[in-house]
Amino acid sequence: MHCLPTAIPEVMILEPQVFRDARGFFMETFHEEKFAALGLPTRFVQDNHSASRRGVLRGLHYQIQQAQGKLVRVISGEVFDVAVDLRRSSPTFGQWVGEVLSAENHRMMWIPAGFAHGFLVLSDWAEVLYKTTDFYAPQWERTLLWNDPAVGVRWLISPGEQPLLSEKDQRGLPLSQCETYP
Ligand SMILES: Cc1cn([C@H]2C[C@H](O)[C@@H](COP(=O)(O)OP(=O)(O)O[C@H]3O[C@@H](C)C(=O)[C@@H](O)[C@H]3O)O2)c(=O)[nH]c1=O
Repeated sequence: MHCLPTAIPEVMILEPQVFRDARGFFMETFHEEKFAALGLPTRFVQDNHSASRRGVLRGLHYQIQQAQGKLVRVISGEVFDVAVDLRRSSPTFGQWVGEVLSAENHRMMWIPAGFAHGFLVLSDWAEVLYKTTDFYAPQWERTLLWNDPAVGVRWLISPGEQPLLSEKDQRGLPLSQCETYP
């Protein structure tokens, strides 16, 4: 498992070693001892799987209590995966990182608790799997507005193109009105 830093030190890109042969490939996507050696959490309590069509944007989501660390990967298609730092005491508060995760590049993004998370689907269809360090708690769930200019995520979207959002995500709040972490 290679660990690549991002512009926000606590957010990491993980590249599993992929063993290819005539049958296809094999890779480890979670290994307790290797994760511990990399300083990553080893206790995950929920596995999630979502599928979305091209242009769908989910996010930017976070839970203000029961904050979830997320280990995200793509098993079909391609997404632009984004994390926004919502920790007020952090030198990178309000900053974002984005990375293309795809079934081809096998990359995973580790997003610690304290971040909002979302993704835009770049392929006709994409299936995203992610492990979380705490349970889904809808009463604590919040949505940071995907296109808040104060955050300025450069989504890989053509000018004039509108992503497909849930009603909840259309009602996301700008950072200035969001509850954030200490
Ligand atoms: C996230 C989640 C949703 N649900 C249900 C609630 C709802 O009826 C349905 C769809 O929920 P949502 O519209 O919130 O799904 P979605 O927009 O895919 O939400 C997810 O977005 C990505 C970006 C994340 O980071 C996740 O943590 C999660 O917030 O699934 C669960 O039962 N458990 C869960 O853990």
